[in-house]
Formats: sequence, structure tokens, C-alpha cells
Amino acid sequence: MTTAPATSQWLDERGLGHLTRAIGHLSLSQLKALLLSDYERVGVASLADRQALFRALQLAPSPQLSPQPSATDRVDDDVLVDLDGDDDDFLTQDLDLDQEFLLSPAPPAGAPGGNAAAAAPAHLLATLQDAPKIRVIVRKRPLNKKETERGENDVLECDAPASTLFVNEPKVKVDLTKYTERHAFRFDDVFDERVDNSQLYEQAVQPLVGTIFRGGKGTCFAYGQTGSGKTYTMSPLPLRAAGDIFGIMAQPAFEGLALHVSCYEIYGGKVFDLLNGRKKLDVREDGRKRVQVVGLREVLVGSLPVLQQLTDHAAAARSTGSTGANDESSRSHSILCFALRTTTEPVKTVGKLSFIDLAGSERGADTYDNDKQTRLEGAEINKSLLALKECIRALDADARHIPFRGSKLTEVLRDSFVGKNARTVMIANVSPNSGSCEHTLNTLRYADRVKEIRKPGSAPGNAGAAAVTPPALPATSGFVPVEPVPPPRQLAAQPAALPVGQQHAAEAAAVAASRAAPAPASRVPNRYGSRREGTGIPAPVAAPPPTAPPASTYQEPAAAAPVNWQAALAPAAGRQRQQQQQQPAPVAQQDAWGAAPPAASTSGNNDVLSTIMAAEDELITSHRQHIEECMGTVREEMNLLANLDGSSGGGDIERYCSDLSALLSQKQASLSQLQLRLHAFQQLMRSALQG
Ligand SMILES: Nc1ncnc2c1ncn2[C@@H]1O[C@H](COP(=O)(O)OP(=O)(O)OP(=O)(O)O)[C@@H](O)[C@H]1O
Repeated sequence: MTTAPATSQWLDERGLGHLTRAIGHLSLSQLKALLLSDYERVGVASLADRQALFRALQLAPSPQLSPQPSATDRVDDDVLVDLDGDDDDFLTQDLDLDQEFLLSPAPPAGAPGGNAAAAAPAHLLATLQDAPKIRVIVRKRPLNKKETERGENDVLECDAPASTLFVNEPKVKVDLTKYTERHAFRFDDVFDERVDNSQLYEQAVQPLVGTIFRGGKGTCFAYGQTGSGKTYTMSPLPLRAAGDIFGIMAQPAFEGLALHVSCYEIYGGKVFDLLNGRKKLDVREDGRKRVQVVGLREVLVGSLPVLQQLTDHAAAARSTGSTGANDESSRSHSILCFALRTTTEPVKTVGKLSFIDLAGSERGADTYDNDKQTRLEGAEINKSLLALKECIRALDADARHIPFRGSKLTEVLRDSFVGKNARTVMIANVSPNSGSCEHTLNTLRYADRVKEIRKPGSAPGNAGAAAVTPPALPATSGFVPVEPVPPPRQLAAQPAALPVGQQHAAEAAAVAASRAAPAPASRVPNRYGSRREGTGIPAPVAAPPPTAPPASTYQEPAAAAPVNWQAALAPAAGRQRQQQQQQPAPVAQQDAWGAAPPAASTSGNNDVLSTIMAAEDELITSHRQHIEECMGTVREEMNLLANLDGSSGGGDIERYCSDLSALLSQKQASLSQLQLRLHAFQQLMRSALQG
């Protein structure tokens, strides 16, 4: 194993020379790319060494850690070509992109010896350099018949040459005057309703095709509200891509490769194989810390008709999910994955291309639906879409931490996010009708946030791009522009840029909170207090100390905490059976917290029932609030990591630690509160049954 001189000197200077043997062969930027959890794997065994190395890497200025690629930075080609290999994280980390012809370069189109496929357009043989790391594209669908019949307006205007989309939002003032608020968003590309699927494919996906022959991992997402055209956009793309892939594979220079396809769905946080009778699959991390969808059926495809049959089969399996309702498709994420593998042993993965039709973005709003199943699904969708956004942002920022653990979706897509050879295209689908305006704005804000971190010199996005001045609005029937138009950056940065689910959740929680009794002030100090308060989620009652045990290790406390059971069952929000609750039942026994549930037997049967029902309501309400709080905290944690990753020089670690500590305390408080409430409820049930 060769030692990189720069690394060994760097280690020496920091008193870590003894680690040269273990990690001296890695370049400094490869070291920087390691996660703390990887240190042991690469041979830094002692905790003290791991901490010292982490600190040293954190404190070192970035340029020092990003030397130009050198001979020592190169990894064996064998490893580079193998996306499944141990060193996946190092794939092309410091690779000179010109060296990325892992397979011999293709002959120029039309060159002697080239077959029909050799005439494939040269841009199909694009290198990773040719494909931007992330592209965000907006596609507007036409007004449909129903919308036209309802007399709905088209509120979207596309300025394709300027890659800008204008939203003319109809609004009504308190004095009932109608007016239009005009929003402008700029993306990498804006496609209007006249752009067909072929044009979209050529501009959005075709640039990714060549990259998968060079160790690339391409991912194409369709995001948007239900009915905005995600499936319409996404369905033809794999076939078109496969046509081009087969074309390249037919060239002599690319012999010895085979295309494999798998299709699965994530529904309610669970994974189902769409090519294997919707078999439920487990997701596990293997010994090499790579996430695997265990038992996923992968089919070797050699022709377009076979692929067509498979995609039809998968589409049918998706729309006839567990309940058989078509509506299910908008509640699940569907993933079609191409893997390009060598045909000779040992089989290696050369590249991957994934197409993801995401769940309807507004489905996250279902967290306040009456049906428990729908609520949980809504929460899961919300969580996954938020996590996805954070992962793409982290990817764009070359962050070391990609928060893929935030949801099942991002967990299974981890491979697509890791490494410099990952390329992502997000297609934000929007509906043009005025009735969908709020959802459309939320979709555009989401897409805008995805693009927000944009490095100088990269493709245009809202951030850093010249302000787009919306042109004067033509007077449209019914709406008169009476409000000044804020610049687009301002619009894009509006704090209301929450996915619609969160807005709804926040609104619902605010209404509930306004009806509830004021929450006690005894809360864990919260740096994020103002934002959290803003969600309208009431503070937990009698917050326990922040030292409460985390969920996984939770045990009932031996020492009784001075908590009254009625306080634990006190309404948090939206109480429905307040009357019955106001009659406290006598104390029957002490619970493990020193709390005393009422002796149900001393009240009449109706009273007992009412008390239990009220307590049950409160427990469920608390649980829902806990989930909302957790989601908010996860988002803040992701922001923390993103800030750390985004700052030059590795971020302010001290601030990061104190913020993280506050968030963890907040989580513990919320969890303990829920456990307290659950425990009291169980006691109540037990005593009612005994009585
Ligand atoms: N660009 C377009 N041109 C013409 N018709 C379109 C276009 N986009 C979507 N449609 C039509 O709009 C309807 C809804 O589209 P689609 O089913 O793709 O929406 P979706 O976002 O996938 O919805 P869901 O989340 O429910 O799966 C379909 O009838 C589709 O044919």
C-alpha cells in the first residue's frame, strides 16, 4: 500500500503520525469524506484517535483538504468500476474526470467498425463532467377538461428562454377586492404544456445515460401534487433511456455489459416488490454499511418489448395495491432502477439509473385526517419528502453528511446520493388551474429549496441568479394587479415555504392550540422556541427533566417523579370530552411515577367509560403532537448538519454541539411526556379492568 506523502506529513504535524500506517494511503480529501462511523473500518481503532482525527479534519481549512488529484489519489480501476465494492464511498472522490473512461472510450459516431448503434449521438456518450450534479426542471401540464368546464383559469406563464415560471395567484382582500399576486421562479429549465415527453426526455434524462457507462449514478425524480403529471412524465422515461442504453451497449467498445431492472414501491414506510407480486421486502444495512433491499427481484432485460412488459406489470401492481384503490398510487413512491453490470465474473456494477415517481406532495397534509392509517401515511410522506430535499441539498453542497437515514425513501436511495459520480434531476410537475395554486406554489418552493445551495458557476437557480423581474401583468378577467410584486428571491425565501402538509398541520395544530388551555411555561429551554411556538403545537405539560432516557433504552424510572396523573392526562389540544374530565376520580394506587390513576370502580360505569375515552383521546392527540414535533426536530437537525457541511472550514462545531444538545433535550422531553401519558393511560385501563 503506497503512502500519500501529503497525508503522512499532515498526520505528523498533528501528532497523529502513528496513524500513517492505517490511513496514510488515503488522500486528505478522502479522509475528509469519511464519516465518523467509518474511522474504525479504515483502521483508526482507539476512541481517542478517532476524536483527534475528527477534530483535526474539522479544524483544517477546506482548501488544504482538497488537493488537486494526484497519482496517489487514484483508486484501482477495478474498484472504481464496481459500484458494489467496499470502497464505494471513495468512488471517483478525487478522480480526474478525464480518467473516467473505465471502459475503453467509444469510437466516434460513424467510425469504421461501428454498428448501427455506433451512430448513436455523441452526446449520449457524455462523461460525468458533461452532466450537472443536480438539475431542477419544472413542467406545466395543460388545463384538463374538468378544470376548463369549471371555468378555472390557467394561472401559470412559462418563459422558457429565461427558464422562468410566473404564478399569477388569485387573491381576495378583506374588503373582498380581488387582486393577483405574481410570483416568479427560475429553474434550470421550464417546460410549458406544449413540450412533449420526447423533448423532455432529451433535455432532462438523456444527459444522464452516458454517465452510467462511466461509473455514474443517475436519479430522476418526479415531484408534485396528485394529478400534476408525475406519472405521465415519468412512465415513458425508462423505455426511452433503455433504448439509448441498448444503443450504446451494442457498440463494440461497450461489449460485456448487461442491463438489469428492478421495480419497487415505498408505501407507508414499507417496501413492496412490484415485479414479484408485491412481496414485502426488508431494508437492511449489510456488513459493509450499505443499505440493501433484501430479496428484491432484479430482471435481466435485453430488449425494449420485454422492458415494456415489465414496466406495465409494475404499473399494474402499483395501482392495485393493498386496498385496490387507484388513489393508492399517489400515496406511494415508486422506484424503477436500472443497473448496468458486467457479464463476466466477478460481476460488477458499472452504473445505475433510477426513476422515481414520488407520492403526491399534498398527501403529507393527511396527517390530520380522521383515519389513523391515512394520518400515518401522510406523516411518512411528509417525512420522506423533507428528507429527500435535505439529501439533494446536501448532495449539491458536497456535504460529508447526507441525511439519508431521515426516511425509508432516502435510506434506500443512499447509494444514489453518495459520491461525486451521483447526478440528480428533479422534475417538479405543476398543475395550471387556479384551484391548485396553493399546491403549485408549494411545489415550486420545494423545488426552489432543493436548488438553493448553488455554487458559483453552476447552472442557474434562484439563489445567486439575477433577480427576475416579473413583467407587467396583463389585466386578466376577474383579477387586477394591485399589489407591488416582490422580487423572486424574496418570494422564494418566504418562511411559508413549507410543504403543504406542514402548513396544514401547523394550521390545524394552531386551531387546536387556540382551543386548549394555556400550556405551562415549564419547558426545556429551546433556542428554536419561536419557530416551534409558531407551529401552534402546545407545549407539553409538566415537561420532565431533559435527562429522561431515550426511547430505545427507556425503562420505567425506579424513583418516583412528582407527577400528578391528571396533569399527565391533561388536555394538550382540542379536547372533546372536557365535561367528563372535569370530575377527577379518587386515587386508587400509586403508579411507577408516583402518579395515581383514579379508581375507575368508584365512579359509575358511564363515568369510567367517559374518563377512559377522554384519556384515550388525549393520548392519541399527544402522540400526534409528538410525531409533529419529531418531524420538526428532524428537519432542524438536518439543517444543523447542512449548515455545518455548508460552511467553509467545516462549520462552527461548538455552535453545532450546543444546538444539537438543545434539540436532543427537546426530543427527550417530548418523548418522556408521551411515555408519561401512555403510562398513566395504561394504569387507568388496568384499574378500570380490575375494578
Ligand atoms: N403534460 C401533459 N400533457 C397532457 N396531459 C397530461 C400531462 N401531464 C399530465 N397529464 C394528464 O393529467 C392527468 C394526471 O396526470 P398523472 O396521472 O400523471 O398525475 P400524477 O401527478 O402522477 O398523479 P398521482 O400522484 O395521482 O399519481 C392524466 O390524465 C394525464 O394524462
